[in-house]
Amino acid sequence: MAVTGLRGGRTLQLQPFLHHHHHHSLHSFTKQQQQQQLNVHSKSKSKSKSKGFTLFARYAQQQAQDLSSSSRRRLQESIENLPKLVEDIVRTSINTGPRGVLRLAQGLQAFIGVGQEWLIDVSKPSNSSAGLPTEMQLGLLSPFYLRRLFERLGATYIKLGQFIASAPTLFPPEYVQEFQNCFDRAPPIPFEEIQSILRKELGRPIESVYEYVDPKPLASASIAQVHGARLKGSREDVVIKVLKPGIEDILVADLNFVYVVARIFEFLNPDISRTSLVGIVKDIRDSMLEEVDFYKEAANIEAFRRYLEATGLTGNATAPKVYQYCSTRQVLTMERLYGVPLTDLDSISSFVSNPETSLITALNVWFGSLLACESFHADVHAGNLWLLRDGRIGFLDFGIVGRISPKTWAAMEVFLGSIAIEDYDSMASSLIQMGATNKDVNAKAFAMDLGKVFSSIKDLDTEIVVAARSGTATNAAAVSANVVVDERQMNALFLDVVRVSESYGLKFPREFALLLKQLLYFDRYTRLLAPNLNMLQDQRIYISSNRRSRYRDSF
Ligand SMILES: Nc1ncnc2c1ncn2[C@@H]1O[C@H](COP(=O)(O)OP(=O)(O)OP(=O)(O)O)[C@@H](O)[C@H]1O
Repeated sequence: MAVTGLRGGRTLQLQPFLHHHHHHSLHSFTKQQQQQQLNVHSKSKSKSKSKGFTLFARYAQQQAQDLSSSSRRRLQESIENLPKLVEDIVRTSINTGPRGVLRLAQGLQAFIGVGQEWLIDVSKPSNSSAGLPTEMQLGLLSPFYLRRLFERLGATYIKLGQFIASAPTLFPPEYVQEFQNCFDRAPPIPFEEIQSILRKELGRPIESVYEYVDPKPLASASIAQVHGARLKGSREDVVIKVLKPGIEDILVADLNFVYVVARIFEFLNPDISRTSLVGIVKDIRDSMLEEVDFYKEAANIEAFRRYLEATGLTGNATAPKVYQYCSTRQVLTMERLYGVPLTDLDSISSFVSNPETSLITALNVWFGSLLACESFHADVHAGNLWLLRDGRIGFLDFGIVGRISPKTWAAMEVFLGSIAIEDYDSMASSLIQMGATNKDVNAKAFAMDLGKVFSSIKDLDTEIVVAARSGTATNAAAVSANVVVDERQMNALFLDVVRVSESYGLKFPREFALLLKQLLYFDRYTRLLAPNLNMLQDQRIYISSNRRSRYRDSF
């Protein structure tokens, strides 16, 4: 997406794309950007070869050689910041404690494992004659092996991998591409271990609570494992989500490690601090630590259920009922829902006659929750948004939620409305309202730059439409392929909007990013289920606050 003249040399803060799960979009680059990224990449590679204090010494030396006053000032700043950095690192290490050592051992194990994979691949006969293919020359740092390593290292690194996949402006394209495949699948914990966790957490025999627990897990991700079960007494079908043992220790150790690396990196590259790498790491840390407390998840689910009840929407949508008496911080027992992801076109058409109606329901329920519910579901990827057998929409997995202030939402509405009618002045003013800044923003120039972003996207749009027409986009697979392309566009569009905004000194609240991310998911569902629907303009979709204020009155 060649949007030229708008880059302003700033990199953006990418919270919009932090919380990725399975579906990621790609963003294409200008040649210049790619080159920049490759440069950054090779620079950091050469740095990583030096070790420990030589690194600092070399840095200082380099700085001293360069006599320009700005770099002298920078060096001065770095030296002043050094005690703070050391203090921070020491404090973080103490906080990590022995789990750091254990984790280091596990890390080495993962490293050796992937190293062996690499060795086996390298010694394949096909590689011996013509030398190593370029993608293998980097060894374990090449995209493929690095992804494998991240997958072995587990939760934290999988999230980081998914972050890389969604941050094309910060990482080289080969990595962004490869990390699209960074899946959150983990080998299941043996059932005996699950049983002993259940016994310990519930404080009584498993048989006294459940009539039956399926030993074969429904799902096993890096943080939790889900088993189907049936309650004793009421005989209701439930699922039990069990937090994997030791996961909190691993997260704390890993995130502290990543934090220290980010701090050092930022210290060595003061320019990087503007992208607030440390801020990003802190954000990942906070959201991940929230995800390992099922009391929080249960509270989020219940808030959502209260919202549905208060607004009379229980016939249209639901979230699994939580069984408090058999739920703890590490175990969540909830009603079992039966349905299919909103992207499963074939099954959806067998459940309902008009998928469009289901989509409109999902949109209205979600938009409605933005203000009328204490929190909104901030991870509506297809695995978490189902069409249930009874025709209702099921919302699953409330591990990540966001909260939005009425003021931010009011500005957001104006922003969304302005996209629909291509009104760049009101787009600029709504963004200025949302973004915190102490500078005076030139709204006219800002609006013009936004206009440029959108017109370059529109050019591309026509190309794609033409390409799609020439093909036979009739079956589900072809439709999905087109959706992926469209999705990349949307992602690119939002990235560009954020980038342009940041070049005017605007900083957005985390909610803004979370919201945009969800809109991208909904955009995907719209393209699949109701290609002719305009999500932001359709009369049947209530984005505007009128209706929601009515909801609120009923509380
Ligand atoms: N209430 C439920 N009814 C039926 N299936 C469920 C329910 N809750 C979870 N599952 C199944 O377990 C899977 C994982 O659950 P959940 O999304 O809550 O866990 P997670 O570890 O946060 O996964 P992810 O990161 O993929 O979203 C779901 O995709 C779904 O298949």
